[in-house]
Amino acid sequence: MNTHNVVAKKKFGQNFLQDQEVLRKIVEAMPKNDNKIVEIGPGLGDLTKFLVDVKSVEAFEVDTDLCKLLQSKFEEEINTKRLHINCGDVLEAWQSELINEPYDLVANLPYYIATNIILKALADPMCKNILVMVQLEVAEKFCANEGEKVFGSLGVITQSVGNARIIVKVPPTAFDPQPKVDSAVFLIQKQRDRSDKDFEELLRVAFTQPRKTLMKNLSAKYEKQRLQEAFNDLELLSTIRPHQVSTKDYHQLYKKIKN
Ligand SMILES: C[S@@+](CC[C@H](N)C(=O)[O-])C[C@H]1O[C@@H](n2cnc3c(N)ncnc32)[C@H](O)[C@@H]1O
Repeated sequence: MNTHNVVAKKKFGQNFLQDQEVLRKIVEAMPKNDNKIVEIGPGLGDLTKFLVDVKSVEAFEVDTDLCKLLQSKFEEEINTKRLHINCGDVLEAWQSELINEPYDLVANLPYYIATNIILKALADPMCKNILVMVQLEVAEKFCANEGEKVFGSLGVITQSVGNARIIVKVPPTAFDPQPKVDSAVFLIQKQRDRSDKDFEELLRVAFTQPRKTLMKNLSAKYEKQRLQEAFNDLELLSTIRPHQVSTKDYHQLYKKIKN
């Protein structure tokens, strides 16, 4: 039970962020621009309170009990149009664009759908920056660089549209109730739009068995002869592992073998 006397619902991934220092760091890390803020899962509104002070906010909250609480807590901000709350599942509301104007996603995400939400935001041309709290392990995958063990398809997809960095690591004690895992806030600054399902399919195949060679993984789907030529052109060794290949080389490889 937290300060609002609300019992957290596990099925909605509710871990409310109580640490004021972390909240302050999230707000400080927000990119300076005129974009609207989208907050997914405002919960009890602790982060929302900071966000509406800086910008207007479009919020999406699935829990109808919390929607009611937020509507009364933020009556003034709602009346003055600094805050709009959409009550329902954000994934159902999300077509290719979540809202029809440029926005930055700022949120302490529900962990059970965090990766899915970030991938949708990366592919959404209206989303310009992503500043979110997720499980530390997930943040590290999105922020990884070539050569690091955790560099995989999430790292390649992120680097294909911009750059990512961890802002702050957050222990379970910052939340109520406390999650079982460490968390981290990280920022993705998008520099270009790029979304290609066939490229993502190549990455899926490339990282099927991360410990095996890239050649072995890709051979399961692509023609060996063409792969060999592409590897030679790019001067990639046939013994190279998927995490050792740069994002640029993945795109080159894709160009050479897609037809
Ligand atoms: C980790 S809590 C964060 C709450 C609050 N922002 C904070 O920092 O304390 C995740 C929030 O996302 C909401 N949520 C879970 N699934 C959702 C969905 N599919 N669509 C919209 N909100 C969702 C939960 O109800 C909860 O309020």
